[in-house]
Amino acid sequence: MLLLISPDGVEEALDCAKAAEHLDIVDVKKPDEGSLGANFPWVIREIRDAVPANKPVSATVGDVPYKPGTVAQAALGAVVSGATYIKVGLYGCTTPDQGIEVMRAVVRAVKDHRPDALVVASGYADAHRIGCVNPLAVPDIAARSGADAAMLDTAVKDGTRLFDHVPPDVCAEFVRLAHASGRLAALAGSVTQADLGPLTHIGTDIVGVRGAVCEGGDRNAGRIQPHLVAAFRAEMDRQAQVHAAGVPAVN
Ligand SMILES: O=C[C@H](O)COP(=O)(O)O
Repeated sequence: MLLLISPDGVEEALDCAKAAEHLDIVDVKKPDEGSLGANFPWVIREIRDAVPANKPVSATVGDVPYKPGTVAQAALGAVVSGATYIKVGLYGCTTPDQGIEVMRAVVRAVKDHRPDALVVASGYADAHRIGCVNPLAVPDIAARSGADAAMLDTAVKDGTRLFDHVPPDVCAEFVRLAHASGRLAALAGSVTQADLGPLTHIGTDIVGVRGAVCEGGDRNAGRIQPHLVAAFRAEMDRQAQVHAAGVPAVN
């Protein structure tokens, strides 16, 4: 399982760089613009320059509306700025067909510029609170649009977690559906170390984290702490060993 960490700007990205050996992907977002809020192109560029070259930079394109043209241009901006994982939050898409239309436009815009960039279609575990597409529709949206990964995050950061909205057995189905069409499965949403057992057990490819590696577990007031990134990774490694040894997951 890969560890994706989301700093909110250049300063925190430098803290991520100090913990670079413990993480796999640095994810640029602007949390004050939403769960998958998009940051500025120059911030993506600065963060790309600040983190080691062997660590991919991801960028969120936003909690996007159902506007394929607008979103495709934003996605191109992210990849031109140096991101090689392009994450799109399908906030304004109320049907799978709308999600597919948006993601097809994004895939074309991104891959025309950089064929090796990975496109991530993200839904929301708490979709019922915002009226967007059902979480279990996202793997099919990713598959039918040619995106590389299906993801879930939470839209409302109020302390509720991924598993509060989509329990582990449903997340397992999400992962199974993504894998069935050859996509990666990424899961996030106030994930804590306690969630790593089930996430490992169900075969999650990427876990996305912010709050759990911030001071005091506070994704807004706290700052990312390199020692918390190291501790999170240590627990991931421990769970990977437990899983490899065939011990059932305990939540
Ligand atoms: O993509 C990952 C998100 O930034 C997760 O943030 P969070 O762990 O604070 O919910």
